[in-house]
Amino acid sequence: MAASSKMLSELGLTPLIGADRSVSGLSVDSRQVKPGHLFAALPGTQIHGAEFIPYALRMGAGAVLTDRTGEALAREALAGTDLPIVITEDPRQALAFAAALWFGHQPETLIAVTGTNGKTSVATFTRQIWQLLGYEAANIGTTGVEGSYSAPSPHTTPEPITLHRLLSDMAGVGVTHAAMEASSHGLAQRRLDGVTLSAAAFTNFTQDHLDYHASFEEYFAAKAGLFTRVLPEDGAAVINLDDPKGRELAKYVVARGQELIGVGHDAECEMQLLGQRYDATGQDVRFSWEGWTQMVRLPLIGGFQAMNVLTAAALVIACGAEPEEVFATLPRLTTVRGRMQLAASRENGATVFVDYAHTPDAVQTALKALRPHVMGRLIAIVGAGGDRDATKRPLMGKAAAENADLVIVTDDNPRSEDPAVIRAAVIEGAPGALEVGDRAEAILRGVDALGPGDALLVMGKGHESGQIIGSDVYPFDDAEQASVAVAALDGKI
Ligand SMILES: CC(=O)N[C@H]1[C@@H](OP(=O)(O)OP(=O)(O)OC[C@H]2O[C@@H](n3ccc(=O)[nH]c3=O)[C@H](O)[C@@H]2O)O[C@H](CO)[C@@H](O)[C@@H]1O[C@H](C)C(=O)N[C@@H](C)C(=O)N[C@H](CCC(=O)O)C(=O)O
Ligand SMILES: Nc1ncnc2c1ncn2[C@@H]1O[C@H](COP(=O)(O)OP(=O)(O)OP(=O)(O)O)[C@@H](O)[C@H]1O
Ligand SMILES: N[C@H](CCC[C@H](N)C(=O)O)C(=O)O
Ligand SMILES: [Mg+2]
Repeated sequence: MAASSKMLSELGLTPLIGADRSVSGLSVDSRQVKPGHLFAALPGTQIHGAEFIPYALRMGAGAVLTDRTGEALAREALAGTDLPIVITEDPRQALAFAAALWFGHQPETLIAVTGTNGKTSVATFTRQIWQLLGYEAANIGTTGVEGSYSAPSPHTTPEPITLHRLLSDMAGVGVTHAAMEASSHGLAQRRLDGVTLSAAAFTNFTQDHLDYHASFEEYFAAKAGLFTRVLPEDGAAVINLDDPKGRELAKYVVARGQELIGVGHDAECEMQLLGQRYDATGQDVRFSWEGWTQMVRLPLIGGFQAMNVLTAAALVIACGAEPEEVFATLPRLTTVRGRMQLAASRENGATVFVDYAHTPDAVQTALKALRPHVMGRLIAIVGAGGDRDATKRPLMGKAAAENADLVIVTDDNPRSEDPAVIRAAVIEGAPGALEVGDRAEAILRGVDALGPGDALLVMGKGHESGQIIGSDVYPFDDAEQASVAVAALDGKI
């Protein structure tokens, strides 16, 4: 923790019961409480954190933060002590603000990206552009913390205490620019309410996470919170106006008086995508910025990457960089790990790509995006994760069947579920698919099927380094397996 103690009032908290006093740190989990900590007893998906107040007190908690639902349990547990109880309507938000005040420092320029797909890509390109412009910059998200500062991150959007510790450490070693992913879980749980954003972006909105959010509306409302709640009124909003949900968001943005930067194909967009031409190693992109037309070469596979790159460029411009300098960096951008990444090439010229498509829309987008770069057949490897939204499985199979010439259905992190049941659900949408449960074997079979000019797209795991079976994680890397398969089949090993 940054400071050794702070008064509750210095953390923006006013006790309802008891007096203001100093606390020695913050915890959300009773098991992590240290003597003198403020224990945030949060409403959970399984249980209310207030149930753990007696445990937190045994661990030495010096104050409790909770909501109206937790109040009675808090009063009961703290009866006979002089420890303060803070009651707020939204204790997750209060915790986020308190964590920001506890750690005190953030990189000067912070942006956040939300959307169903493209968050990691946009955050990574934003960081790459900043670095190419000479700034100390990092991105925080699904692939960890990368750039001028590296660290693992178990969450796409870290929890407030972890997040603000990280932001403060980054600022402490000179990182001035950071790009974060705002997951819908993170937004719904107010994880980034304490960050001071200069700009925020919206990539797109399609099906995902209906295991966590009660409905599409609730899922969208979580994402909209980035603009309606987290981004300040003087912040800039970079929004994909090709997406109808982006247009809905744009209305909120205008109503709040935030600067709106539209990205998309329509002439009304400040950043307008005019055309793309694809070849085996990348694409040429024609676009215009506020009416000024440009052509750039992007060494990136996949039409959607142009939208991601233009969104990143708009974010960097919104944060104050010169457009001309920003556009000059674009030909030097590099593939985001595990996103349309060229993993291996066969002697016959066939290629193997690895991509993190794990939603029906992403499977369709990824396959459609690869097609114009490929002269021969397109082979798809697809699977769906266990303990995740089960309704997306047949839809992912269908998207693969509709957009590839051959589909192989395999396992992708079955977790606690029976992998055969998950595969069967995927195959419901792809009746002609080949079923190969073992992922290494599926990749070998896919690579073996590649003729001259064909391409294989291995989807679902991207940068992941393990296969989760039950509660065990077995080392597994799609790109590495693809290289091994190519070497074995081309007689190199
Ligand atoms: C589903 C989900 O997001 N859960 C988060 C949520 O936990 P919960 O509501 O389920 O908690 P709960 O088990 O009901 O417990 C309630 C409260 O009691 C506390 N507790 C619990 C047990 C105990 O002994 N003592 C104690 O104090 C818990 O810390 C919690 O605050 O609140 C907790 C505390 O804030 C989070 O740690 C937890 O994230 C878990 C670890 C998680 O895995 N989240 C994933 C799904 C997630 O956030 N993923 C997104 C990306 C998704 C994507 O795009 O694919 C991410 O940003 O990474
Ligand atoms: N702009 C886009 N439009 C549609 N699909 C995209 C777009 N960008 C990326 N994708 C697809 O989504 C996959 C995941 O991309 P990325 O990791 O950037 O998204 P994400 O939003 O960070 O995902 P996650 O929710 O897992 O954090 C990619 O591998 C690609 O298939
Ligand atoms: N961060 C997402 C991506 C999962 C990708 C896929 N490999 C899976 O395990 O479903 C999740 O945990 O739902
Ligand atoms: Mg991500």
